[in-house]
Amino acid sequence: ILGGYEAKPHLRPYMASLQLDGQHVCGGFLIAEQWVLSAAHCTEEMDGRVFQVLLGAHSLREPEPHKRLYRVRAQIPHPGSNIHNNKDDLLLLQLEEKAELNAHVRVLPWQREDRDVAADTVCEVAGWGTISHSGRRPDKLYQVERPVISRDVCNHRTRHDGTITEKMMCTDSRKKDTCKGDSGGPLVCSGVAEGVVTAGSRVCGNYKKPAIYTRIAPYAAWIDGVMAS
Ligand SMILES: NCc1cccc(NC(=O)c2cccc3[nH]c(C(N)=O)cc23)c1
Repeated sequence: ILGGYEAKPHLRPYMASLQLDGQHVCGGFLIAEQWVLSAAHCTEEMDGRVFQVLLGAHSLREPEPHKRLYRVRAQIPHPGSNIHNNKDDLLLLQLEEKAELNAHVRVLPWQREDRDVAADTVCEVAGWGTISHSGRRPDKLYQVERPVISRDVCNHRTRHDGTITEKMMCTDSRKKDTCKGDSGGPLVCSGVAEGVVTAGSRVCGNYKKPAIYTRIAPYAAWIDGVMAS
């Protein structure tokens, strides 16, 4: 998260850190007791390893009472996701067991109505992604508020030039933005997850490359289907 600030501990008890060999790789969030939603691109550098999912954390390193690392039983990328574009950039992770829910570990409601969030709506995004252009990685969860920008503005020739589909949304990226390691985290508008952070053009903090999110509502049937299987 660039241009943000340290989150209040455990006010986002749905946040997950997807880890490989004890290292934070991507964000994610709890959508059901045994299911975490993240981004398919996060699986690109796994070389056959599987994620572990850290829940209940504020600090990645320090011992905390409700912090717990869960093994992953299954990792299911959306069938339409691929490494060449941002389409269908969603990943469902089934935990080995149901997460123990408490004040620090909670499910986040997600949007099922397929309607665009109005431009200028201020939403919030959190993550353990890099907090400086030099790539400094935080130990604590950071967050930032960002206004939604319309698809037309985001698709302008000088921005993402027509690549933003109706299953994506954008927020302004001037100074305050998502960055490396924030992928997979939720864009939360009025307490509901509307989008999932995708790396897009990988650029951070440049107003000419707004942040891109996969909208969740268009994928409700897929998510329900996988969780029911
Ligand atoms: N503001 C939009 C946004 C949202 C989330 C992530 C990112 N930026 C990256 O993820 C990124 C950035 C730089 C080098 C990188 N190398 C790799 C990689 N997987 O090798 C990713 C990156 C950007």
